[in-house]
Amino acid sequence: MDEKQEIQSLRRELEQANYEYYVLDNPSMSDYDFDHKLRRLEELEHAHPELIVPDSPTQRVGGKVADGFREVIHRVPLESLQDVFSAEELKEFDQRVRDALDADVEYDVEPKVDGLSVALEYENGIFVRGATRGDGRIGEDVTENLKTIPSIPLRLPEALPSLIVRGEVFMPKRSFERLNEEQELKGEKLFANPRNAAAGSLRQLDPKVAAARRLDIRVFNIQAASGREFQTHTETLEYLGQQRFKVIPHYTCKTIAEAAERIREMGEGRDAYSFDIDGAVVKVNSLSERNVLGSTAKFPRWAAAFKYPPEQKCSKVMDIVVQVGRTGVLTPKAVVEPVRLAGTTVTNATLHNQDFISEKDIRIGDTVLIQKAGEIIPEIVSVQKELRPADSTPYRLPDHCPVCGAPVVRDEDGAHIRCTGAECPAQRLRHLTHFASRDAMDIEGMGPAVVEALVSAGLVTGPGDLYHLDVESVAKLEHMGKKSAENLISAIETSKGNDLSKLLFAFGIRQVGQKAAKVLAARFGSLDALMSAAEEELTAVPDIGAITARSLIEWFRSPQSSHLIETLRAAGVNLQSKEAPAGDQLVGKTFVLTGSLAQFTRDEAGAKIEALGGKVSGSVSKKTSYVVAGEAAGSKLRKARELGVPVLTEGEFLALIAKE
Ligand SMILES: NC(=O)c1ccc[n+]([C@@H]2O[C@H](COP(=O)([O-])OP(=O)(O)OC[C@H]3O[C@@H](n4cnc5c(N)ncnc54)[C@H](O)[C@@H]3O)[C@@H](O)[C@H]2O)c1
Ligand SMILES: [Zn+2]
Repeated sequence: MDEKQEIQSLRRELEQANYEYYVLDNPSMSDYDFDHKLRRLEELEHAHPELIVPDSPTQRVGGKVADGFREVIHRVPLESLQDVFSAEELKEFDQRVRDALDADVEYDVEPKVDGLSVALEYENGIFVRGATRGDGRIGEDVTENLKTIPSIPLRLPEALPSLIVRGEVFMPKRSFERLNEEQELKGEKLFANPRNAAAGSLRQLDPKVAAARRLDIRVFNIQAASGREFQTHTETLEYLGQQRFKVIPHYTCKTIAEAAERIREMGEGRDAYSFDIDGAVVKVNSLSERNVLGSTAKFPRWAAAFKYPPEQKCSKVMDIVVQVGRTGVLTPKAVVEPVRLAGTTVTNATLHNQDFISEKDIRIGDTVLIQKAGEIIPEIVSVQKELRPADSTPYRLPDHCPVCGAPVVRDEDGAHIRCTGAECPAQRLRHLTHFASRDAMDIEGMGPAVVEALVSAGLVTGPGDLYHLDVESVAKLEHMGKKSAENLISAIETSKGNDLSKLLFAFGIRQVGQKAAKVLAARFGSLDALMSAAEEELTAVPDIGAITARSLIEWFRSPQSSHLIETLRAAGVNLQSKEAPAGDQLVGKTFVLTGSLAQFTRDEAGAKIEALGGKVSGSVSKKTSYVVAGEAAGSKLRKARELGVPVLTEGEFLALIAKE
């Protein structure tokens, strides 16, 4: 990749990451990676200024105002911070500051709270407005949500005409863990980290939701104050404390070496804070010196954010457990000896899939290095092979589903391994929802919520049970009532009469979509005929290839499928096709057409053959069943004679297809 391409690819990646982070509050890239990629892009653009475009991710900070929020123009911009990633870069920052001021400098060091920045506006001591940072100039009005945060004072002891305070809203680690536990129980999406949970909560349109999320704040700056003068940053923080704000912990340091030491200590002690930190902020303490230093277009020259690398720790893999998700995918997880990592106790790490395990050769008993970056579940970075027990063996995912025992298959196009059980309890909800869906059995009123209610009430474990439901027990379900229960039961009853093609699609057999279900039902006429069809008979059907045929055969062979079919049969569900059963006398036969026919065009003749289950090929081989020779047949006829392939005249062909 040349540098121009690298620039483009970085821009694409960063744009996407920005969107996921700021708009969806659901990042897929770790902050550490993001910061490094952005830094790389800056360097490349610096080397090729002609390639800078106004919409490059380097040309902006922060997010957009989401729909549904009023915009707030910040009277004093909420600036970002320059990043430093090492002690070396920290010294360079100090050098730049001292060169510009031509003096020694006192610094203030604070933890960098990993939350989201807000501006709080007070008029005559009353909280009047609060806004998110947005892009630094324009933010979102989240006043009502901010009022639900108990640590934000609504009235200050001293009523200055105007005061704007900047702080970081966060979700305390404990609240975050509780929130995710609740989300999991409710079957809802987990938040990736406290920062995104806080952003998602503060940007709720309904303040009640925000209130339930137990957010907190630490303030770290006075943006503007009328009626008060301050000399140093430390003074402002002390003033804010007197005004009953929760103030960021802060330390004054006489030299950058002292600051570096503080930063190191802070990183090591990060567990003790109630909030996540992703770094430490170093700020010039004197406000007049800050004025001299000023700002670039994006950040102040008087401050820097030292970003800690993602925390890594060693632990031991005690076991590897396999969970089966709703879609039947087997996901392996390492159970590790508990370690404290980035503020939480880690007891397991994601292993993604077999490829990931094999590539890193992760085994039970291994000592592994674990890292927690942006994601909820920590990841194994590497294995310490020298500590591996002598008797360990490579780990392979089971070839049977740990929940239902059915064989597993690997997705054609990916690393996922999936359970094939037609009645697998892990996949119950999805199987039932699909079974009832419009293109399948078309049971009106049986959407995912109803399926879930039926299953959790223990009324249904699989499609067969649907046909034994009664109005009384269904009516007892939440949000149901007698009328809707009656409607549901009658819709289920009606579905018994569906054509075989709908049932076949409803089974959710891999590779068997709606179209394949239709042709199969029409061709074989009944489920029993289809079940006893051999592979060649299946592949002889137009549009059915070898993979589909094998998938069907395997599915029918499975005991869970037979059980499902028998329960449906016993319940009186129709297993026949209503399409006029097509003749099948040509199944497994291949035809080659040559010369011109009197009664049809070659395409018409071909359609006839396919309608009867035969196949048409363009060239003659030993496998050809018949060559149909019309007027002026040439080389194909000769070839047929050479190979001893039967040759039919048009009359003989007509007789063959007319046969019952
Ligand atoms: N993972 C992703 O996909 C993704 C995408 C976009 C952005 N991000 C992350 O979002 C962040 C966006 O960067 P940014 O421009 O907000 O800068 P930043 O987060 O690197 O630093 C500036 C912010 O630090 C905060 N802060 C916390 N404690 C502070 C303190 N004591 N003093 C001063 N400020 C303090 C302020 O809110 C300020 O806005 C980065 O950390 C980046 O990694 C991640
Ligand atoms: Zn299973």
